[in-house]
Amino acid sequence: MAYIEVNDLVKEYRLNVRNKGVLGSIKSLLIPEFTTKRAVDGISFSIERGETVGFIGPNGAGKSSTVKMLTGILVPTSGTISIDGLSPYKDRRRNASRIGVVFGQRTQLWWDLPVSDTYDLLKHIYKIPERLFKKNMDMFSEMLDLHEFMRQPVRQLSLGQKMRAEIAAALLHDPEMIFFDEPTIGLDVVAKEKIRAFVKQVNQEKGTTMLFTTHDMVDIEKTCERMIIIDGGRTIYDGAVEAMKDQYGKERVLVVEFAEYQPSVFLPGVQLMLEKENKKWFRYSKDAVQVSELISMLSERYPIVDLTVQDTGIEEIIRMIYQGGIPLGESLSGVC
Ligand SMILES: Nc1ncnc2c1ncn2[C@@H]1O[C@H](COP(=O)(O)OP(=O)(O)OP(=O)(O)O)[C@@H](O)[C@H]1O
Repeated sequence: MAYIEVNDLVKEYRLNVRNKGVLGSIKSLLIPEFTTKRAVDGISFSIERGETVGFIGPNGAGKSSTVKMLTGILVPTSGTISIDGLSPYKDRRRNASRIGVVFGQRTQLWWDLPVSDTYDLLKHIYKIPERLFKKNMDMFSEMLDLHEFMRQPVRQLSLGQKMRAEIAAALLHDPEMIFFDEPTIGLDVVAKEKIRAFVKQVNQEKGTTMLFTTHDMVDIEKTCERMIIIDGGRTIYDGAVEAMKDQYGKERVLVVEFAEYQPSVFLPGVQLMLEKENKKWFRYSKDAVQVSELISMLSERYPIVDLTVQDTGIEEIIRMIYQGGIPLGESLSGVC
């Protein structure tokens, strides 16, 4: 049995429908109407111990709802979750002692206390043995430069310092599993790199299982071996990050803005991915097609306003998937 097993997970929210205007509001109060929003629509996956998995999807895809169910904050409408044999919401206390959570937009640090006092409190809450506490404090202080701000109250820390303090706090009790929710949001490039390197080292040294929800694809590329992409509450890809890059890394995107709308443009060896008004996105393999030939063919046949060639880095690939430009089901082996 895998460390995490998620089967046919569903989360529905009951929404109160509010009518417009004063009369409408009174009516809503007297005769409440409800509608159901299915945020998670039958997701299944399993994660082995020590895996690093990116859990991504466009806004509103159902990521937070899924993570909240995995951490025991929300109860599923149906389906099952097992984390090392425990149900996160039924065995909430026992599960909480084995997991760590880092929210980029919220804090678990005591706002008015010095950072070191938060760690002392967590030591007591999690009953962390002195030796483990010292070992982890030494390791985290060295790698995250915690000594720079250990005695400062949390409210005085910069965003980058706070996130470093936050990650150390979440890992202090040596959790088996850690959930990162946008861990690098708002940070500069150097701070992001520091956190990614730290996370990777912790995974290698301690074998901590990690799940990331983030909109930063570099986070995924640098820290995760695997990614699960969800959209509309359903899984649309579950496979290796490298497989995704291998498949599309050789591909380029030619973006052409025509002077006027062109209903059909045929270019040999090139596939139309997207079109919006006068703009078209074409995909081609750089091994099979010479871009110089494409450009001369296009400029001979059509009046062109602008033209760019884009590499398909992971960021670009994911953007195209979200926009429906890459039909995953047809081309990727890891797809569900
Ligand atoms: N408490 C709630 N009550 C009603 N609807 C909700 C609730 N929480 C989330 N939703 C809805 O469920 C859907 C999925 O939301 P969720 O927050 O899980 O998505 P997400 O992938 O985390 O999005 P984002 O990337 O924007 O954070 C959205 O349509 C959202 O409006």
